[in-house]
Formats: sequence, C-alpha cells, structure tokens
Amino acid sequence: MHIVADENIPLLNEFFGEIGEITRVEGRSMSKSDLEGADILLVRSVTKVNRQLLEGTTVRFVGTATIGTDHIDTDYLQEAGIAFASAPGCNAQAVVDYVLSALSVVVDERGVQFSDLSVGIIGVGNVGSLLRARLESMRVTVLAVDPFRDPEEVGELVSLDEALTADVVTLHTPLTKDGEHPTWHLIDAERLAQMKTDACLINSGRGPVVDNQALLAHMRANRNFEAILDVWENEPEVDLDVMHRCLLATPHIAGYSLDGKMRGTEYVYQGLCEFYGLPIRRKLAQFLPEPGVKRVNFSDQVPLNQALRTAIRAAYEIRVDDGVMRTAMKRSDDLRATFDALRKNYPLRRDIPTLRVGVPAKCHDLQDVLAAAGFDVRIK
Ligand SMILES: NC(=O)C1=CN([C@@H]2O[C@H](COP(=O)(O)OP(=O)(O)OC[C@H]3O[C@@H](n4cnc5c(N)ncnc54)[C@H](O)[C@@H]3O)[C@@H](O)[C@H]2O)C=CC1
Ligand SMILES: O=C(O)C(=O)[C@H](O)COP(=O)(O)O
Repeated sequence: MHIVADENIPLLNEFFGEIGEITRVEGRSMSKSDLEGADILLVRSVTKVNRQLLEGTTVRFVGTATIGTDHIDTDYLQEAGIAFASAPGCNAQAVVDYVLSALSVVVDERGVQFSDLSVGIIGVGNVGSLLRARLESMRVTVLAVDPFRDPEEVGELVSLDEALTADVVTLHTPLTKDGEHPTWHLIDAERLAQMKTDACLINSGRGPVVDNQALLAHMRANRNFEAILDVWENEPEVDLDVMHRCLLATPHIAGYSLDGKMRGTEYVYQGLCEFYGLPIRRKLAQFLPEPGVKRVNFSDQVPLNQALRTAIRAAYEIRVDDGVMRTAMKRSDDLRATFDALRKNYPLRRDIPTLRVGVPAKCHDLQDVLAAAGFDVRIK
C-alpha cells in the first residue's frame, strides 16, 4: 500500500512502516498531485481534506492525527466511500496542562489563590470534562456549558450567559458553522460585553470561535480585560495587534506534548488497522521515552498554592512559549512561515502525569491537591 503522510506526524515509520511505503509531504501545501497512487492519506490540522483534494485519486482511507476535524469534509468522504479516522482525546491532557499553566500565571498576576477563581468552561467534551475534574478537585468554582451533553453524565451545566460571568472563560468546543449551536464567532462583541471588564478569556480550541477583531476592540476599550490565545483567526497569519494585547500568546501548541502527538499517531494507526482488518502490533508505550524532568520534591514549608504553581510550571511553562512566539513574530518578515516554524520546531514537552512529585507524609492537603491536578504524587 502507498501511504502519503504529513511530514510532521511523529513515529510514521514505527507505526506504518510495516503496512506500506510512506511518502512524506508538507501538510499545508499538500495538493492532488502529491496523492498519485496513494491508498492512505494521513494528515494534521493544516491540510484541507475535501473534494478538491481527493476527487479522482485512489485514496480509500483518510486519518487525521488530531482531535479537531474541522479541516475534513466528512460529508464528502462519506459520499465518496472513503473511510475516516481521527484521534479523539489524544492530546486532551496536554490542552488541560496548557490551561492550568495559563491559570497559574493569572493567579500570580492577580495575587490570588486558584481557589479564589471562578472558571467558565465552554464545551465539556474530552478536554472540558478533564479540565473540570482537575479544577474542581483544586477547589476552583466551575461554571460549565454544553448544549449537547447530559448533566447526568458530565455534571452540572449552566447557561452560556451564566458561564460568561466567571473570572476566567476557557473555550473547548469544536469549530462548527451550522447546526443548532454553531461555534463560529460564538464569542463576539455582544458576548464579550457580557463578561466582567477584568475577566480573562482563554482560547485553545479553534481561532474563529472568537471574533478576533471584536476581541481587539474590546481589549482596547477595557484595559483590564485579558486574553490568552493559542489559536487565531486566519492562522498562520496572526494579527499582531491582537497578539501584542494578549496576556499570553502561543502558536497553536496547546496540544503539543510528546505524549499527545504520539498518541494521535497511535489512534490513527488503530483506526487504520481496524479498517483494513490488520492486527494491532504497535503500542505507544514501546516508543515513549523517559521524561526529561522526572521528579520535583517539596518540603513541609511550602504553601499549597506555591507548590501547585511550581509543579505545574515544572511540567509545562507557558511563559516560555509566549516569550518565544513574541520574539520570533516581532523579528519575522514572513509571519506565516514563522508561525509554522515555531510549531514544527516545538521543543519536547511531557504531560503532567509523567511528573513525579515528592510530598512529605504529613502534608495531606498538598498530596490531595497535587494528585487532583494530575501529578504522580509520591510520599517522601
Ligand atoms: N489548541 C490545540 O492544540 C488543540 C485544540 N483542540 C480543539 O479543542 C476542541 C475540543 O476538544 P475535545 O474536548 O477533545 O472535543 P470533544 O468533541 O470531545 O468536545 C467538544 C465539546 O464541545 C461541545 N460543544 C459543541 N458546540 C458547543 C457550543 N455551541 N457550546 C458549548 N459546547 C459545545 C460538544 O457537545 C462537546 O461536548 C477540538 O474540537 C479542537 O478543535 C483540540 C486539541 C488541541
Ligand atoms: O488535535 C487538535 O485538534 C489540534 O489542534 C492539534 O494539536 C493541532 O496540531 P496540528 O495538527 O496542527 O499539528
């Protein structure tokens, strides 16, 4: 079989080498001519997979190593009889770590504790529900919204109006343009005006869920309003005015832990094996390396909030990604290329549960809160 794959999918050889011959191509510029003789197409979020790309090709299976599927025309795939697999939940942990690191900056900057914050979570799927569980066990007040979910399954839900009254509002919906509750420009000028004038909006879902021009106008009019953006309208063309006004800005890397990216490959491999009736011979655990940072130890002198911030940032420090992006974009004469290069060359990062945290036996509260945040807590 002939497999055409985005060059930025990790472990291509390891997972798919036995199944077929692999041709690696640049994802954003992929075109029909790259698919000559291909049976299988493996993509990431930057390739638009639709009739224009696939009509007249021999592709019979499409896999995307991502959670989001807004770049895939699934109606066309169905019409054309092309099988499809995505990677639901593959990097949900990484996105949760991103939001926790972002919140650690917000609590520092405001001089408050995590438990002083209320957080509105919009979209309670894989990411939103894991985030909710983490935050509630960290004693943060959560106001969750999801018109498609049953509170019996995902816990208490409130209206969007109510969630927008939170100190922090974080977006975890897919990007949708139709249906009963489309999310395109869900956060527009009107919804921004409903939020507290000193609220913080976090978007690590998809860029166009927020009307970026409305956000810019809102930030100009409300100096205390804060935004933390990982995803942008018109990516990879970032509006620098929006970026400059953000409290934190990152280049669509919220899900970019090594664990999350490799898990995306594994899930697509599993979908492909199922479609072709092949045995599943490869497992992610065979390929994940030892974490670079293995352990952080606390004494009984450390205040709880400080331990939490320190542990979160030992696992993932969002301010480094923010600094690298601002510097690179400021110097850039090609914003699109710079944005993509930041993503392609993203440094190694591991999920929070890979980090062991040593806590004295008598510090029960600290043990509970760090375990709730997802750390591998060890009594020392
Ligand atoms: N920045 C990044 O690196 C990453 C971004 N993402 C984005 O995050 C999104 C969410 O990821 P998951 O939680 O895994 O997806 P999911 O599909 O498990 O959950 C999404 C939830 O949003 C809800 N929803 C849909 N429309 C809504 C609306 N109008 N209002 C409120 N809720 C609504 C759905 O009912 C669902 O429960 C993905 O679709 C993807 O676009 C995902 C991974 C990494
Ligand atoms: O999984 C998703 O959905 C994401 O947003 C991915 O983290 C995006 O990564 P790329 O596919 O754009 O490399």
